[in-house]
Amino acid sequence: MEKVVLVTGANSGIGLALCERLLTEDGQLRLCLACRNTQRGEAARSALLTSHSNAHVDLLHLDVGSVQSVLAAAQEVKARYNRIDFLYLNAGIMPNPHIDLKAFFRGLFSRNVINMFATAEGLLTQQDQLNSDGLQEVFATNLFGHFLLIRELEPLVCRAGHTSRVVWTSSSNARRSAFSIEDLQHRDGSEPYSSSKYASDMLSLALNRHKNSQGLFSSVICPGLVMTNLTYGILPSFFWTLILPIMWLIRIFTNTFTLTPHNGAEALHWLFGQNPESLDPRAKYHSLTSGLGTNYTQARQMDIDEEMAEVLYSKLLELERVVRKKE
Ligand SMILES: NC(=O)C1=CN([C@@H]2O[C@H](COP(=O)(O)OP(=O)(O)OC[C@H]3O[C@@H](n4cnc5c(N)ncnc54)[C@H](OP(=O)(O)O)[C@@H]3O)[C@@H](O)[C@H]2O)C=CC1
Ligand SMILES: CC(C)CCC[C@@H](C)[C@H]1CC[C@H]2C3=C(CC[C@]12C)[C@@]1(C)CCC(=O)[C@@H](C)[C@@H]1CC3
Repeated sequence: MEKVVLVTGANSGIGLALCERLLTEDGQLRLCLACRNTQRGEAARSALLTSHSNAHVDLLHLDVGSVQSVLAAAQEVKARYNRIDFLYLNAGIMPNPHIDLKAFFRGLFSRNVINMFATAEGLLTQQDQLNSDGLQEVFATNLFGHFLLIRELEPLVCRAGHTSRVVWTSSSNARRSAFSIEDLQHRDGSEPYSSSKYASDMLSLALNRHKNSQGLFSSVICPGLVMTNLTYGILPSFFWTLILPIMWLIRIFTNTFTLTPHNGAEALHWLFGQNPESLDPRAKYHSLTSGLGTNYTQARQMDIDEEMAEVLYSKLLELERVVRKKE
């Protein structure tokens, strides 16, 4: 039976590389590229069909940062497919990033240097804003839109006798200290990206608790540091090109510098071949690349408070009720 796979943010970076790898692995797939920009989505679809001419690749218009778009896209998905086997929740943003250079140079000469390069802890802040639904944009895009999508697609992913999978592209930048259960949307802080990624880690755990019995299994991954539009938004591209040799050198000391989207998609691709019952719901699966360029996936335990994950889940359900009422 052909598998149905939906990928959000599929038109570039890690999402597009994942699609390429999945089609190479399984030519029978029905792949749905969920993109907010139809032109960029069409370009990605054409590129995939150039290398996999017999593949089934569909396009879906989806802006995960907009409640109305998520509801409309979910209706469309329900009309097109009768089940979803894999839901890759990969779309993500980090708007207006700012690097604390002082912290960077301090970190460079500290014992924490490897961790700094792997997680960017203490280095990055962002400026967030409200979107047209009155939600914080980073929270709405990286977390809530995806949550709403899962809720809408429950008839396709929670089916008796059938297993479906949700995979979140999280980050090693996800940090407990950046998240507050009193301020889910991170209105008052300056690390909305870290907060939203930590929330996705918790939500994955809560989804497993609530939905495993209905056949839905959730996992989180970190792709490592990958050169994509997201990272090109942090520093100008000429700077990245300039320091690229240094980055390849750093790879000798840290396996988290995966650098290419193909390498970054390693854990996403690896999960595709795994039996969900064999996975650890408390683990984050990291894409890693050795100094010699070998890719592999490693499970690392997440720092998660199960009680807080439950509170987050119920708060998201409550917010869902509020936005549905508005719609
Ligand atoms: N690059 C890295 O080092 C790391 C990335 N990640 C995560 O990986 C994921 C993919 O990012 P990456 O490939 O790096 O960056 P890209 O910017 O290349 O990809 C992000 C994708 O998400 C899409 N997207 C953004 N906002 C929305 C929206 N509102 N609705 C629908 N799609 C949207 C983008 O579409 P569009 O082209 O229209 O903008 C794009 O296709 C993100 O979740 C990111 O947080 C995690 C750790 C490290
Ligand atoms: C390598 C150079 C000489 C200097 C580069 C310094 C920083 C720009 C990078 C060091 C660690 C990087 C990093 C990220 C962004 C760029 C750095 C801060 C991320 C936050 C990108 C998005 C993610 O989700 C994380 C996993 C990355 C962690 C490391």
